[in-house]
Amino acid sequence: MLKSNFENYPKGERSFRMLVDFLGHGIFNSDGEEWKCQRKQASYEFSKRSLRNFMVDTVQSEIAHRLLPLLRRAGEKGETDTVGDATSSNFMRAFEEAQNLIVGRFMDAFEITWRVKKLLDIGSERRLRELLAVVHGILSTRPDVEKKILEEVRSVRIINKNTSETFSFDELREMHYLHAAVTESMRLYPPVPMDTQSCLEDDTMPDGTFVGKGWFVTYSAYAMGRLEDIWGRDCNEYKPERWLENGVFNPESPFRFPVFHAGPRMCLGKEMAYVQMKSIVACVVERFEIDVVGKEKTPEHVLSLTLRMKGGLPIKVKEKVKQCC
Ligand code: HEM
Repeated sequence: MLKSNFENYPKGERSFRMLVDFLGHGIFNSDGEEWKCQRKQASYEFSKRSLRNFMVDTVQSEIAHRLLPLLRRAGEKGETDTVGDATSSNFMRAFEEAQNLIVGRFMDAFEITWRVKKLLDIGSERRLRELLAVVHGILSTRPDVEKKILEEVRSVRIINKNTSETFSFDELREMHYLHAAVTESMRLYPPVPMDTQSCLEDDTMPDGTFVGKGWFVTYSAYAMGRLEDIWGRDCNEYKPERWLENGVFNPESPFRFPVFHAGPRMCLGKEMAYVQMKSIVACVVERFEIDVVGKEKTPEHVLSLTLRMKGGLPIKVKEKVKQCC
């Protein structure tokens, strides 16, 4: 579906109509020539060194000037803060509710239902329209993992004689354990938990499953991340080590680990996403003790176009005492 018979599984007209007022005609919501043209342009832009540098500079600046001061203030106040709370800004609130309503469209048995609601501007469709007007914005509870990340971050800092608050692109690349820890988090909690394509012509999957013309075909990265056949008997355990071979990160095929999708439409921002995630974890873990409030319970999930924690993750932050060298 994602590679050998890619042409037979576009996003499709029906999916396009459901998403167009949210995503427009952009790369995420187009097929055929319209997609090819945007993909070519974007691939070129994404591979440019200037974009990579811009990204690293932006991430470093955001961490040094916004994130770390914010955590420092939270630490001084000693109050509970919530990360990943979608209700914390107008943009996030609107984005959250809009994607839930879009998922509602996929669930309607008859396309006509949501189209009529939209035409009459009533119910969930009215709410979606209002929200779209507004939209157009890891920390594990495993001290052993945190300790290993910290050791790696400190050793990279020492080897590179880095005295700044953040890390360079090349320094982040040296952090294999952190890369494994972040990847393992996404195996169990993929940010895009499901992905749907449409079937153009009748087809039969390699395992003999029939797929009819016009059907939606959805794969679940969430379910695949927990399959014993792929990950073994410890598939439900959080184990960064499964990604390491002699201390070096060993990637899995994207067709077995489709967190960034696979095939010709694979995510273009994967490398940038890792820069952001690794920079944030490295800088935060180095300077702060993070205590997850209520860690006995796994946070409730919100399954939508993206996977999130219901109400965010309440944490208490304490700045570590600076180590003298
Ligand atoms: C952890 C973070 C991320 C995850 C898990 C992720 C995952 C995905 C997935 C599953 C798709 C396929 C979606 C679809 O079928 O429509 C995708 C597509 C894409 N992603 Fe990401 N992504 C992440 C971050 C980023 C970032 C930071 C950027 C840009 C800076 C980005 C740019 C793109 C683009 C342009 C596409 C469209 C590719 C195409 O349709 O040809 N992503 N991503």
